[in-house]
Amino acid sequence: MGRVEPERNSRSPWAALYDREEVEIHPPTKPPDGAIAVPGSKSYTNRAILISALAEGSSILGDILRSDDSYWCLNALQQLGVSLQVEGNTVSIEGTGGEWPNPAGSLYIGAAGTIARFLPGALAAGSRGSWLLEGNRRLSERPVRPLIKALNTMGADIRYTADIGQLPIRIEARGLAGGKVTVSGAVSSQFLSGLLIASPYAKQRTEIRVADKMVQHAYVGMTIELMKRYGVVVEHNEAYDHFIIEPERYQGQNVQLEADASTSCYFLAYAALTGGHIRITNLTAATLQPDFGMLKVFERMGCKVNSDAEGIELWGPEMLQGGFTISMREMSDQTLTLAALAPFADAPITITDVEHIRTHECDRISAMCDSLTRLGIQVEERRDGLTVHPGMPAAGEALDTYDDHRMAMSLALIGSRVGGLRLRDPGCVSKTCPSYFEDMRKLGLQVII
Ligand SMILES: O=C(O)C1=C[C@@H](OP(=O)(O)O)[C@@H](O)[C@H](O)C1
Ligand SMILES: C=C(OP(=O)(O)O)C(=O)O
Repeated sequence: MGRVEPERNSRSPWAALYDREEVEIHPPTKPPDGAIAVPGSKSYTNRAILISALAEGSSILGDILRSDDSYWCLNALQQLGVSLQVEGNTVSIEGTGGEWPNPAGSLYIGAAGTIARFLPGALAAGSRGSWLLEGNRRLSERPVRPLIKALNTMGADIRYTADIGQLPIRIEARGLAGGKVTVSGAVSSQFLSGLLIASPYAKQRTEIRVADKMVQHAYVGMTIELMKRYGVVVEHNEAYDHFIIEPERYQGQNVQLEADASTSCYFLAYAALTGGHIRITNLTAATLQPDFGMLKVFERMGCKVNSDAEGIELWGPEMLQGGFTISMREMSDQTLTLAALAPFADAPITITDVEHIRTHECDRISAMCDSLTRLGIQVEERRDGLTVHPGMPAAGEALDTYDDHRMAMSLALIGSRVGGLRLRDPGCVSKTCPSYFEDMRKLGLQVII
């Protein structure tokens, strides 16, 4: 893969390290033994913000994530005329009942896949308005076609203004009829979540079928759980491929959001790599977030994990265990974390079933294979995954982070074992965790910015 120039105008006022060219990382002087309260869940934050804006009545959301993705979500709603107030990590939102006060304009949503997939249906469901929805360069390459096709089948009027199947799109609000609709989930579960969030605002009952084998089912469970918190019940089968939603209105709520399980895993992985101990003080096994499943993978690699009523913690082993093949299809955001741990295991690790992550913030399979190869690690790249062989990475030239927060956060973990690891554009972590390098520094990782 060629070098990816960061698109810094998609960073928000909530971003950190905005114009820092590089970060240099060195291992901690002793194994970490610490605790951290991890920032809020991106997935719950953006779902809750949007559902609160659609709701009747007001909502207060506590412990939101303050990052680029949530900033662009709030900003888009403000452009739409939604009245909202942010104070620290709390946001108050006056619901619109589904009619957007500002009926025209351009909405810029940075690099946020969740907004690209959740907002079109919520806009199309209103009875008036015409908006252009635009994202950054990478978001404009990421797929939206199955979602737009399904929404147009439900009576929406959404058109591509540049390339077919991609942002930007023009949305003419004229209401959603409802009815029977089929959607693909093979490249993203977010298409289905976006349809589900909008469906209660259709004029008639909506019946959704998933046409193929969906990825990351748990995110759909999170969507349904949150819709229920706001008073809308989704009927569905156990396989999550058939859903019925009756016309209904969300009712404003006060919701305390969970910590981000995906972000938590980087801190746990840091303990796993260094033989240290890290406790996450604000996430428990009660979460529906799929990346909590990484705890089992850490255990399989020889870590000791404990989960109690308040938090989770991990103790790293003397030597990480490899020698297994694992499907990461249902928690694929953790593919990169596992790939960064893998060189330090005692035998190769093969990750399968994640072809869809080639359409995430970058082609993640190719980017990780390229980065590990540059560090002197033997890897085999396959269409749907990779194999990483044991080896000691050698820090050399600064590594690209591909304008991808998870590439940066995962590669940084390698610096907990390898002195002088340099990463370009550390600020890209701001998509979901602007405080990442500062948090890691507090836990003993030597970070030179
Ligand atoms: O619904 C969500 O909040 C998400 C769904 C997943 O995306 P895909 O289903 O597109 O892989 C996940 O990777 C992303 O970080 C968040
Ligand atoms: C795939 C991701 O994000 P998005 O919400 O943009 O799809 C991610 O955070 O790893």
